[in-house]
Formats: sequence, C-alpha cells, structure tokens
Amino acid sequence: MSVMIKICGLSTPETVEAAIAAGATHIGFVHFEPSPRHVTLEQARELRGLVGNRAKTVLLTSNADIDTVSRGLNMVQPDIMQFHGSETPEWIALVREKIGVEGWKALGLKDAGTLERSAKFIGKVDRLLFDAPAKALPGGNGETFRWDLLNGHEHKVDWALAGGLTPDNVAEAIRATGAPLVDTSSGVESEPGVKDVDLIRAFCKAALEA
Ligand SMILES: O=C(O)c1ccccc1N[C@@H]1O[C@H](COP(=O)(O)O)[C@@H](O)[C@H]1O
Repeated sequence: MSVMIKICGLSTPETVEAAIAAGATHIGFVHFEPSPRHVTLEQARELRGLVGNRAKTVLLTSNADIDTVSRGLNMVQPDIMQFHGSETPEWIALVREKIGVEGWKALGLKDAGTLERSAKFIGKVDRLLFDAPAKALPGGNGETFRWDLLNGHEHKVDWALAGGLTPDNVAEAIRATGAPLVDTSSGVESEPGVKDVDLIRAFCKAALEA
C-alpha cells in the first residue's frame, strides 16, 4: 500500500486543490491563533466543503478547551481531530467518546523515554503522530527529530511521521522509519504560512516514489 500523505496548514482553495491533485490523502487545517497557518472555523468550514470526500480532513487544535473543540466539530465536520498540545490520554479518550470522529495525538519525540511514555495513549487515540519536540510553537516548526529513535519500535497503534519533512528528505524518512503516513506543513511553504503549490507537488511525488 502506498504511503498516506497529509499536507497541513492549508488556507486557500488553490493549495487545497493542488494537494488533492498531487495525491494527498489528508488535508489539515490549523485552528490555533499563534500559528502563521491559523484559519478561523468559518474558513476551515469553507475549505472542508471544497475537499468533500476526495481526501480525509483534519482539524488541528492545541490545548483548546472543550467548547472550541465542539464548535470546530460542529462547524467544520472534519474526519479527524488532531490534538497537538499537552492533552492527556484521559482527556482525549473522553472527548473522543463524544465526538464520534478519529482523534489523533501529536507527540514531540525528544528521547527514548518519550517514546516509552507514548504507550499511555494506546487504546485512547486512533493515531500517534511523532513530531519534533515543541519550540516556539507546539508544532509546525520545520524541525526534524532523531528518526533512529523509532528503530525497532513495535507500534501498537497506527502512527504517522511529522517534523521538518520536505520534498528533499521525505523519501529518506519513509525508508528509514517505514512510516505509513507522512505529514508536512512548513516544508512545503515559501514563507511561514504561505504554501507553495510546486513544493506540495514535489513533496507528494517524492513520498509516493519512495
Ligand atoms: O503548522 C502549524 O503551524 C502548527 C501549529 C501548532 C501545532 C502544530 C502545527 N503543525 C503541525 O506540526 C507538525 C510538523 O510541522 P512541520 O512540517 O515541521 O512544519 C505537523 O503535524 C503539522 O501538522
């Protein structure tokens, strides 16, 4: 089966269309005000409508309160909620029960200990998304992490690889980790928050040919 591709932080119809045409299986919208990729729930709803069922849609929040998550779900109707902050397994499990859509948890992988501690999310989330440790933003920093931390790890839950993936390194990342799904945001931008359709196409091509 070919690798799944998530392009995150999209904010225009043109880039959404380019991502789908290039083979993206997942389209992500960031609802997190400090991010240069932040979209309002109204914008996310418009873009989500454009996607239809051509790809899965993902609404990303970070340490949002339950009201914001509920409004996001009602307005945007994404297929997946991505929690990209310090949300606990218990909180996500509770929310996931109520929301009736997939819940993904992003984790910044600093060391082997972080990977061991990720076990507490098993059974509580639908997918773990391994990213670089948080910096100024909890994600979307364009930083890679030590992929070798994943060597020999027995994944007990579906997972994805994120963090500093670009058209130049995504094939190597897939070969090194065996990631079933790769996720990029800043690696397909000409400047923070501005997606580049040529980079989106190059990223998808490199991932699909890996
Ligand atoms: O993209 C953002 O601005 C963002 C903000 C807050 C949390 C997560 C964010 N993005 C996610 O971070 C990872 C890695 O991004 P990058 O490729 O290193 O830029 C990815 O899952 C994005 O969806």
